[in-house]
Amino acid sequence: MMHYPAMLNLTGKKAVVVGGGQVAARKVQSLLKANAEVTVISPTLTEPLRQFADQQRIVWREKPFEPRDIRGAFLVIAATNSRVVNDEVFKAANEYQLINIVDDPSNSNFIVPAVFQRGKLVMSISTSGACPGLAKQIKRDLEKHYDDRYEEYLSFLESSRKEVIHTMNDDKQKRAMLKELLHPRFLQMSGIERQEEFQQIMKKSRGTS
Ligand SMILES: C[C@@]1(CC(=O)O)c2cc3[nH]c(cc4nc(cc5[nH]c(cc(n2)[C@H]1CCC(=O)O)[C@@](C)(CC(=O)O)[C@@H]5CCC(=O)O)C(CC(=O)O)=C4CCC(=O)O)c(CCC(=O)O)c3CC(=O)O
Ligand SMILES: NC(=O)C1=CN([C@@H]2O[C@H](COP(=O)(O)OP(=O)(O)OC[C@H]3O[C@@H](n4cnc5c(N)ncnc54)[C@H](O)[C@@H]3O)[C@@H](O)[C@H]2O)C=CC1
Repeated sequence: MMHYPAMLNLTGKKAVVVGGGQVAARKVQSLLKANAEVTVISPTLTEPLRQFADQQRIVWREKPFEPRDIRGAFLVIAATNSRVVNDEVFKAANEYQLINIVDDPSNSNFIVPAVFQRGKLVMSISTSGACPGLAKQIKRDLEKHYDDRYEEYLSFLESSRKEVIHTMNDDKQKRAMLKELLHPRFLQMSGIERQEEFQQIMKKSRGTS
């Protein structure tokens, strides 16, 4: 069985994380990046979570878990250090909730991959739970290859792709131009050089139509 890879839009969605330790902090960080509305249920919080609570970026309910805590949540993560409590969270979830139990992949309906981002480029690596440490290691390797340049490069590709799609009529020419945009020379260039080269090839292509 392979999991179904997907990119969730969590903007404004209610996410509840049970537990306030290191693992919970990592999951909360990525939920906040995705604009989720995060509530943490835990008698204690580690430092990064405490800061999020102080800055009111999360709601902290300072108490042990009870089943009603996850009512109405779109996404639930059970991240306590107690198998018994994590299992209680699993049992309290309904079949429509997305649920991740950090120490029990077989009872989770989603698992979290290792992720890094370069602007709109998101790389996520999963071992389907077989060895999360390998996912992390591969992420580190890929981070070196897909370095900071990719943020601006992708932003250039996004805007020039739009220009091609909106200004060129001939389908064959459009496809050729979109293919040309992916030529590796564009990655190597500075922002100004990219623009000049792009305008030049657009002009040339229009001239041949
Ligand atoms: C199934 C899954 C469920 C889920 O959490 O979604 C899961 C489960 C478990 N992890 C365990 C251990 C470790 N997990 C990490 C690290 C990460 N774990 C992550 C995801 C996942 N972990 C999901 C599968 C992902 C996949 O393979 O695709 C990452 C990628 C993402 C994230 O957590 O954000 C993040 C790297 C983030 C990054 O840096 O990029 C490390 C290394 C470290 O911390 O440095 C260790 C110690 C080394 C080791 O044990 O291998 C244990 C045993 C716990 C125990 O000992 O009791 C279980 C339970 C079990 O295996 O049954
Ligand atoms: N999936 C993953 O990525 C990984 C999972 N793990 C698993 O995650 C578990 C948690 O790890 P850490 O965050 O390092 O533990 P931790 O000990 O730092 O934190 C545990 C947290 O759970 C809270 N907690 C305990 N009982 C609770 C209850 N009844 N209700 C609400 N909160 C409660 C504690 O107050 C504490 O904040 C580990 O026991 C391990 O099995 C460990 C490493 C990676």
